[in-house]
Amino acid sequence: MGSYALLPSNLVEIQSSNISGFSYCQPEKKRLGVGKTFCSAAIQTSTCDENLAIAPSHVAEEKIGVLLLNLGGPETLNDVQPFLFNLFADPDIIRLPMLFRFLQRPLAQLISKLRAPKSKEGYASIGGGSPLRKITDEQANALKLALEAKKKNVSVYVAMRYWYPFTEEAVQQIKKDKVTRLVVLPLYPQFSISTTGSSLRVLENIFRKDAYLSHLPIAIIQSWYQREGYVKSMADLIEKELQSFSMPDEVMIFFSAHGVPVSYVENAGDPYKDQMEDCIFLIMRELKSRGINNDHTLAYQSRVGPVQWLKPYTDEVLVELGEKGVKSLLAVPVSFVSEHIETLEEIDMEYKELALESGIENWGRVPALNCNSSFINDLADAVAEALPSATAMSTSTAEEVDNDPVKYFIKLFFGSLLAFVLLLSPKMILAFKNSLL
Ligand SMILES: C=CC1=C(C)c2cc3[nH]c(cc4nc(cc5[nH]c(cc1n2)c(C)c5CCC(=O)O)C(CCC(=O)O)=C4C)c(C)c3C=C
Ligand SMILES: [Fe+2]
Repeated sequence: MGSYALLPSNLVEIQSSNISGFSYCQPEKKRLGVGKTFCSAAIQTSTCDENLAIAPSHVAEEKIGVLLLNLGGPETLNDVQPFLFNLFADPDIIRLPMLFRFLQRPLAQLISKLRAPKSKEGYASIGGGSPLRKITDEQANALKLALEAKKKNVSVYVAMRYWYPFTEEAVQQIKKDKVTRLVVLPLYPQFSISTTGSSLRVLENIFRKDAYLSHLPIAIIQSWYQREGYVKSMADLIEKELQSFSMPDEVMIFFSAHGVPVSYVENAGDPYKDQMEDCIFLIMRELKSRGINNDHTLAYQSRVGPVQWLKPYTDEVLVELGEKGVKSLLAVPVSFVSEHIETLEEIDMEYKELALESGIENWGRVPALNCNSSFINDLADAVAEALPSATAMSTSTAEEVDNDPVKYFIKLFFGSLLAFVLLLSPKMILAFKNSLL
């Protein structure tokens, strides 16, 4: 791990994790109070080899980059199916057992084709595409300006996981610009294997194979929901929106987070649910400190497919609250910081209609943070604080990895196994499809 000596003393205690292959830090599950969590990427420091001659840390002029990680979204209705293909082809989104990984792409083809009509309807109703790229670009510009105001001259890059600009493009640009130190900032406040974890896995694969990148000092801010600036910005938005109700004290604050399958949390150790609950605790504590003591609840939205997702489900809770006589409700999207299809269509249209049908009379929704200035300013602080802990990923070059005899035999073994499994594939594919449809 990198050194934390220069970091503020109110850090959440950290422990090492390796969900994506990069190693970075996870806040410990127990609550330790509001703090700031970040840490550097993995991290054996360099021994001398010929690559150090081109290692970025040895370049005289410092060039700092900030890489924003985000999901990406289809910009037109024609993009929807290929976007969905990219999403479902991600082994961090559909987690098949190793033996069935060869089915990932055919399965992604099938599911994306089946899902596309419903998804297209949703995107059509919000103007024919996702606003994510535009908003993320605006956030990138705002962050650059906020860092300039702190006397930090940086280039900010956007890396989307499932649509343009893809991670590979952003990384190519970073290389072209000869960046010498990089802070990686996922635009997800809470960590999930399916979001930040997936993007970090892609990054790690790119970095591992490239001599320049594997020697580039980087710091990864793996989750930041616990930062005071974020918590206060969310509380500001909620406090302001409550004032639009005629009886603000009577309003139920309804946090709605994007769900993940239960197996992520229970079998794969995804910290997402714990972090989400902690996040809500911190926001409510901040509101209480301002004398706002409304009831609140947390539910999970946007489930896809036949598996169990985190409960309670947003749609079911809305109906229950209506039945219980709740009359005023303020929806707070909490897992994402831009407006997107799940705020603009799912919450503003579907859930609003369901809530009103269920007896809730007064409905409100907190806007996404987007380019909110105190939020962007806090992200800029997070970047500035993370910079000193930037450390290079590894010392070994792509060739060294390829020449490693142990890795070579592991590859050979799994390659043979895969070839064997492929011989049986028509039967297996059929059985698997039947179980999913
Ligand atoms: C923290 C945020 C998110 C988590 C966790 C997450 C997990 C997750 N998502 C899917 C499936 C889909 N997600 C889709 C869109 C989408 N997802 C997020 C965020 C998280 N996803 C965002 C911001 C967006 C919207 C992008 C946009 O275009 O505005 C979609 C496509 C839309 C649709 O058809 O509903 C799918 C599908 C899974 C399976 C998953 C966890 C395993
Ligand atoms: Fe999603």
